[in-house]
Amino acid sequence: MDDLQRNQTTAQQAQSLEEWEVNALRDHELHSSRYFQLLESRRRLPVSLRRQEFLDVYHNSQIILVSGETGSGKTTQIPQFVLFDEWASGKKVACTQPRRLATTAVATRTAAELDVPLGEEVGYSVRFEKKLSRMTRLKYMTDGLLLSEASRDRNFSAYSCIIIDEAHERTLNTDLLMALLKMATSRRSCLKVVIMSATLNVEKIQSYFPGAATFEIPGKVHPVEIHYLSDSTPRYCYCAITVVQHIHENMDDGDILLFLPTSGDIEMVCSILRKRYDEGLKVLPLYSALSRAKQQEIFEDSEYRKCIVATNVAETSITIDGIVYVVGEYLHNFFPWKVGIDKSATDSGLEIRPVYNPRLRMSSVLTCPISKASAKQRAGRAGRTQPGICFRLYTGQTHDTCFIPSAPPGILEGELASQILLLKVMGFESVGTFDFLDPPHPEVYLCGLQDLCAMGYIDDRGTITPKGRIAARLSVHPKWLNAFMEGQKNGCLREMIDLAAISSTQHPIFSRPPPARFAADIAHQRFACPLSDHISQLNALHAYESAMKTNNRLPISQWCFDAFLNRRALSEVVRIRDQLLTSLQQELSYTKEICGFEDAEYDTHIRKTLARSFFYQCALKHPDPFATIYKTVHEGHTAGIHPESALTSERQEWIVYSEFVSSGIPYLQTVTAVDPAWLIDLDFFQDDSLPKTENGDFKQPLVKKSLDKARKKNDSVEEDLISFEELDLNATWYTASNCGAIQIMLSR
Ligand SMILES: Nc1ncnc2c1ncn2[C@@H]1O[C@H](COP(=O)(O)OP(=O)(O)OP(=O)(O)O)[C@@H](O)[C@H]1O
Repeated sequence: MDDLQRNQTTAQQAQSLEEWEVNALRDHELHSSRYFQLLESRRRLPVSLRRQEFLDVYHNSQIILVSGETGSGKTTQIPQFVLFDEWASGKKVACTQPRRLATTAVATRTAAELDVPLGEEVGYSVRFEKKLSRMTRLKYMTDGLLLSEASRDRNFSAYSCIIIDEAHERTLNTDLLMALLKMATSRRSCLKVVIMSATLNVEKIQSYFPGAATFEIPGKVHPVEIHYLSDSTPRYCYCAITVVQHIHENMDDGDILLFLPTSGDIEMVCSILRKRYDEGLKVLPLYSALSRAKQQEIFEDSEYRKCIVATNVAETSITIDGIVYVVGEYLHNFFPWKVGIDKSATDSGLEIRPVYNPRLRMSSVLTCPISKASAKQRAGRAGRTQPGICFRLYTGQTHDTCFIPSAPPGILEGELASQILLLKVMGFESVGTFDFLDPPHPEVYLCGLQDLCAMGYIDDRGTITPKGRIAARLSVHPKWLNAFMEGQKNGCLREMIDLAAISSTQHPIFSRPPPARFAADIAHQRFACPLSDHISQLNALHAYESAMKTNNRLPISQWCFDAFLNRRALSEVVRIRDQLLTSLQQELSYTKEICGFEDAEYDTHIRKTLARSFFYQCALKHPDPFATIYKTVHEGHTAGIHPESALTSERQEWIVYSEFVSSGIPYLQTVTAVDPAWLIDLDFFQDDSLPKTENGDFKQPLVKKSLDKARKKNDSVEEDLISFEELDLNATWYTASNCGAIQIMLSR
C-alpha cells in the first residue's frame, strides 16, 4: 500500500471516529456545536489518522510504548481510543501525569472533546482535589495518587488499562508504578499498560518490559522554527526581556511563553515587562506556588497579546491556545554548588534539581543545565494550534554538547525511606532486589533501612513492625507517626499534626520574595520563637487561622500579603491537617488531646516531643562560645544553623533539625533547641549505640560528655527528689523522662 492509499484509508477510518463515542456516551443529536468543532480539529491530529493501527497493536500486546511528536495527540486521544475499546469491560482507564496543573488541564480538554461534564465519564484526581463520580470511566490522575491506590490493590483491579504519560520525566512515582505494573501484568493478563512520551528512551524501556510493542506516531501538527543565540550570555533575564520586546514590537500576532528557572526571576521579569508595556501586553506569571485561580488565568482569552512567564510547570502536556512564540533560557553560569536556598527555588523547576546525598543524609538543590528532552518539550508548547517559533537563549553548540539527553531519574536522586516502607507494606520483603528500571545505589537503600530501623518501623531483620504498617498508611512522611504518638503522650498531638502538614506542603509558608527579603524578615519576627523554628511555624499557622475566623474587614489574601505568608501553602496545610485528623481518628482511633496555649509548659511539651521523635536528627554545638557550628550526633557532620532560623542569635547547645541542606555551605534547617536530658533514656544515646572509632573511643567525645552532664543533672534531681518524697509530694510524677519539668519545679 503506498502512502497516498494509506492516508486515504486511515482518513476514511477516522470519519467514523465519533461513532464509538455516540454509541458509548450519548445520543448524537444531543452533541453541542463545540463538540463538532473540536471533532474536526481532533480528526486532523497525526494520532487520529493512526487510530486503527494503534488499536491493532493494542489488541495484540499487553504493554505498548507510544512515542510521537509533541502535540500529536497522545495525551488527549490515546486515552479516548482505549476508553471506547475497553468500554464493554466496565472497568476504568487511568492516565497518569507528573504534575497537577497538566492533570486538570488535560482532563478538562478531554471532557470538552467528548462533550461530557467534567467529573462524569471523564474526571481527574490530584492531591486534595478531584472531580470524579460513579460514572467516571476515564480518570486523569497524578502518578502519586495512582501509587497510593496501588498500595491498597497491587493488581490495579479497578482498571482495564493504565496509561503512564510523560514517562521520560522518570519521577520516583513513575518508576515505582512501572515496576508494580510489570508484576501486575504478569498476574492479570487482561490488564494493559501504555507508556507514552514525545521523548521516550524506547530501547531502555523495552529492555525493561521484554516483549512490549512499540507504536510511533509520525508527523507534526504544525512546524516550529528553532533559533539559537550566536553567542552565549550569562544575563538570561535581560536577554529574555529583550527577546520578548523584539517579538512584541516587530513580529506577527501570537502569544508568548517564556521559561525562567525560579519564581523570583519570574516575578522580576513580569514586573519589568508590566512597567514597560502597561497596555498591549498581558503579562502572566506561572509557577507552582501560585493559587489555582491565578494559574488558570493563563488559559483565559485576552484582548491583548499574552506573555506567560513560567517555570517547568508549563513544560509538558499542557496546550495553551494561541502560543506562537516560546522563549527558553539556560543558566549559563551555573556551578554545581550554587543553590536556591529557599524552598520555593527548589520547586520552581527548570534547572533546579533536588539531590540527596545518603552518606551525609543531606539534601541539596543544584542548579543544573536542562536536558535535550526538556528543550524539546518546551519548544513543543508552540506549534500546537498554529505554526510556532522557539527562541533558545543559548547557542546550538551548547545544546549539542552541554545538554544531557534526558534528566536523571528521580529514583537516583532522592531519599527512599518512605518508598521502602511502602514496598514492605505491600509485601515485598527484600526491597534491595526489587526490579527497578534503574536500581538506586545500595547505600541509599542501606540508609533508608537504617532510618526505618531507628524509627522502629522495621526490626533488626528488616521485617515491617505493626507501627511501620500504620506509618506507611499516613498521607505524610512516615517519620511523623512517632511524633504523633509522642505528641499524644505529651498533650500536643494536634501541634504535631500541624507540623506534619506544614512539612508536607510543596512550598514554605513563610514567603520571602527576592526584592523584599528584608521586609519579609521583619514581618516574620512577630511569629518568631527564639527556641524553635517549629513553634514559629505553628505561630504563623495559628495566626492565619484566627485571621480567617475573625470577621475583620481585611481580606485574608491581603492579611497574608502584609504578613509575608504564602496563602496557598497555608490553605494546603489546613487541608492536609484536616485530612490527617480524619484519618488518624478513623484508622488509629486517636483522640484529640490538645495542650492549650495558656499552659506554661506549652512550648516545652512541643520541644520535648520533637526531641524524642526526631532524636536521630539532633546536633550538638561546638564548645567554643564564639563558634556557630554544630555537629550532627549520628553522622558527625558539621553544619551551621540556617540563616533564616530564629535561633541564630540565641545559640543553644543541643538542637533537633528537620533538614540537612546545602546551599554551598551545609545548613541545619528548621531547628528546635532541646534539652539532652529529654534524650538520655533512649537506646540511641546509650554508650553502646554511640558511634565509636576502631580503638573503642567515642567518635564524638563531646556528645558523650554532654550526655554524661545531662545524666549527672538528672541524678542530682533524683537526690533532691528524696527530700520532696519526704515532704510527701506525689513523687511518681517525677521521672527521668520529664526532668525538664522537674528542673522548673525545683527552681520555683
Ligand atoms: N486546551 C487546548 N486548546 C486548544 N487545543 C488543544 C488543547 N488541548 C489540546 N489541544 C490540541 O490537541 C493537540 C494534542 O494535544 P495532546 O496534549 O494530546 O498532545 P501530546 O501528543 O500529548 O503532546 P505532548 O507530548 O506535548 O504532551 C494539540 O496539539 C492541540 O492542537
